[in-house]
Amino acid sequence: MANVRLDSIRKSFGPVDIIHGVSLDIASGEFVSLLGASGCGKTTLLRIVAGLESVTSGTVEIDGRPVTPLPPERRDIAMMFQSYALLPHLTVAENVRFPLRMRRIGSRAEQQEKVKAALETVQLGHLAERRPRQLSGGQQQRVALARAIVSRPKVLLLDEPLSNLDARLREDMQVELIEIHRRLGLTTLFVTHDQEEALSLSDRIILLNGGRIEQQGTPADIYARPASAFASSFLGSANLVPATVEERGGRATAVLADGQHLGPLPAGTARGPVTLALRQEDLAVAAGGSGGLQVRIRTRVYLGARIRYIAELAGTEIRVLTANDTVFSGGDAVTFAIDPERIRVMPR
Ligand SMILES: Nc1ncnc2c1ncn2[C@@H]1O[C@H](COP(=O)(O)OP(=O)(O)OP(=O)(O)O)[C@@H](O)[C@H]1O
Repeated sequence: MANVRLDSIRKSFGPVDIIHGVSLDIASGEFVSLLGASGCGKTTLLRIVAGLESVTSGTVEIDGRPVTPLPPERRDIAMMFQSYALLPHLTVAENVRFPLRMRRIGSRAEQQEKVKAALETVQLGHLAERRPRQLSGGQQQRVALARAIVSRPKVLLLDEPLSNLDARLREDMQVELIEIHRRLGLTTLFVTHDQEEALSLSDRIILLNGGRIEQQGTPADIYARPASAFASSFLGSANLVPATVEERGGRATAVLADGQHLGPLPAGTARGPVTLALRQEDLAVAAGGSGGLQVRIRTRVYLGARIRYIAELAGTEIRVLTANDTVFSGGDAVTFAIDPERIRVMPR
């Protein structure tokens, strides 16, 4: 186990700046996710930690040791990618043993012990003699994970390792990753564009936007208190609705473009033009149809356990997530209520 420190990392590809001075500390044993949209630089940062990519400026330290110019094999890290490329002519056990052989770690008997332990960790001990093509996609993914952890690296780097799996397998592997991380306590840096995956797996989330850190914090923190309109819309898929905060009866009230108002907002909310972040799951059908926001339904999307409505609120398209027993259809006017405490108000 080791801590990882990035200090003022910048990276350009030719004339294009991709990473604009990223500094971050990952504690020993911590599970940290780099979360962000496609192209924001997640993979580039991970490859910089791995030593697969050089930096334009800045430093990387692993366990207090500067490693910036060192090649990957001298960093004591292991990496697992979305495409996990097992060697087809080797058995599962031989695939997992491969990095130990390449790096001449231990005797043959010691290597076999380690392989056995790694395969048991991912619950594949019984398939050690199979070839990769005789395994399902999920099993192959686990072999790749066993191969990544077999040498007990100081740092484990995972680049969207679950994105090739179907939804059900993906959930199983998420649980497995959490348990393996708890058992081995490996310092882990995990790249994903999937907010739910980041929220469920991480001790801490680093939200990246255009090669910069937008916000970082625990999942609960970052979900409950997104610091910007970008963070709000990325985490929890909030609706962003323009409004103006005015004084009404001595209280801060948000007035929407069509004159509807919401409030009172918490005391201390700044007056003036704002963006309101209203989470899809925080809008509830108002009992008796009064005292809420008038919304015009456009489309109903059945999701099984829930229903998503695409709707219009004061000229802005919004999404609302309800239980699966609502029955609105296109054109309906519906009143939704929201707890003012759950509204994020951001100056515009
Ligand atoms: N070797 C390279 N040469 C030139 N540009 C590159 C290179 N590698 C990455 N880029 C560019 O850097 C930017 C960031 O890429 P990166 O792969 O880090 O993003 P990402 O956040 O991981 O996205 P994704 O989720 O799509 O993989 C992109 O605009 C990409 O086109």
